[in-house]
Amino acid sequence: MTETRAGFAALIGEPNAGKSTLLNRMVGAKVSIVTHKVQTTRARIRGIAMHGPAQIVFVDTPGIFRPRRRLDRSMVKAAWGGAADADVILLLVEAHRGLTEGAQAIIAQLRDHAGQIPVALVINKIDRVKSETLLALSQQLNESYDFVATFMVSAEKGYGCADLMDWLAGQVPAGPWLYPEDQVADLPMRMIAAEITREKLTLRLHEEIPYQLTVETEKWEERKDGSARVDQIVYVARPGHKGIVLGKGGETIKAVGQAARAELTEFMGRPVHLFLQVKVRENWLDEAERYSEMGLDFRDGDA
Ligand SMILES: Nc1nc2c(ncn2[C@@H]2O[C@H](COP(=O)(O)OP(=O)(O)OP(=O)(O)O)[C@@H](O)[C@H]2O)c(=O)[nH]1
Repeated sequence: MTETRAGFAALIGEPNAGKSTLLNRMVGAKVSIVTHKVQTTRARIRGIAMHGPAQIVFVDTPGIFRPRRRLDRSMVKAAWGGAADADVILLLVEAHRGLTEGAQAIIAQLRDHAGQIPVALVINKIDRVKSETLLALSQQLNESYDFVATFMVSAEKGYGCADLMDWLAGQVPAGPWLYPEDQVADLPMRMIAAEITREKLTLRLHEEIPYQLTVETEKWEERKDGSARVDQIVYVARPGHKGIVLGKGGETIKAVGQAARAELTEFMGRPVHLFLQVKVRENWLDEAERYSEMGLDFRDGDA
């Protein structure tokens, strides 16, 4: 019998680098939301990929940036917390943006946090650049940090992802699997459901508002007929935002609810009845409870 292997891989990169897309591609199930807006990933969502005898547990960390608010500081701390527990770290850089200031800042922080953990460079979105640009970028990045390996991928198109998986499977240590094979994500369903609704709100609302709201699943009720009733609250930070989220005659929230319900039903493979309520909670950005709902530690945000 082949020996099993298992371990953690942390994805680190600037917001929008494509971490969620890469995670979804490798895990093969939609566990982390993808939108065009930056900083959509708040919780430390894990996806699990099976690759031959190896099980790779991905930690999809929030984008790392310069923190200002308490929430931002919590996110940065959570990102590095995920990396420090990992067997391997993948640094994602966007091919068309190159060695940005943000990427340089992450590399500088890697020197302090990675310790003995091997870090591989993953240049993503190679579908957007020419090969000459790519080689020059790879060289430049490898001069700035001692990466154990370099991969050039397109998470969206799937290029290079199989090679990366082969490599990861060899990197995780020999040992028993950490999760049952058929389990794709250890993120509680309540949180996935909240993320799905937040994604739909993000797609419908513009500019600042998506960053100033949060969604929580209040109640999850299994029904005898196999369906589930899910009650969620959308917390907004300002009274003025409530009307915007509701829309004229409630049409925005209704459309959001319909889209979220359809996706949740597809994800679960059974009917879901979704009920949304919008509440103003001016201080939600500073409340500890809201943080644990997102899988973050409130204290990490202390300056
Ligand atoms: N052209 C191209 N676009 C990509 C690729 N991978 C991801 N994208 C796009 O880049 C955007 C950001 O991708 P995400 O996966 O949400 O990025 P992320 O790093 O998880 O972002 P945060 O959650 O904000 O940290 C989305 O619009 C993706 O469709 C790729 O290989 N090629």
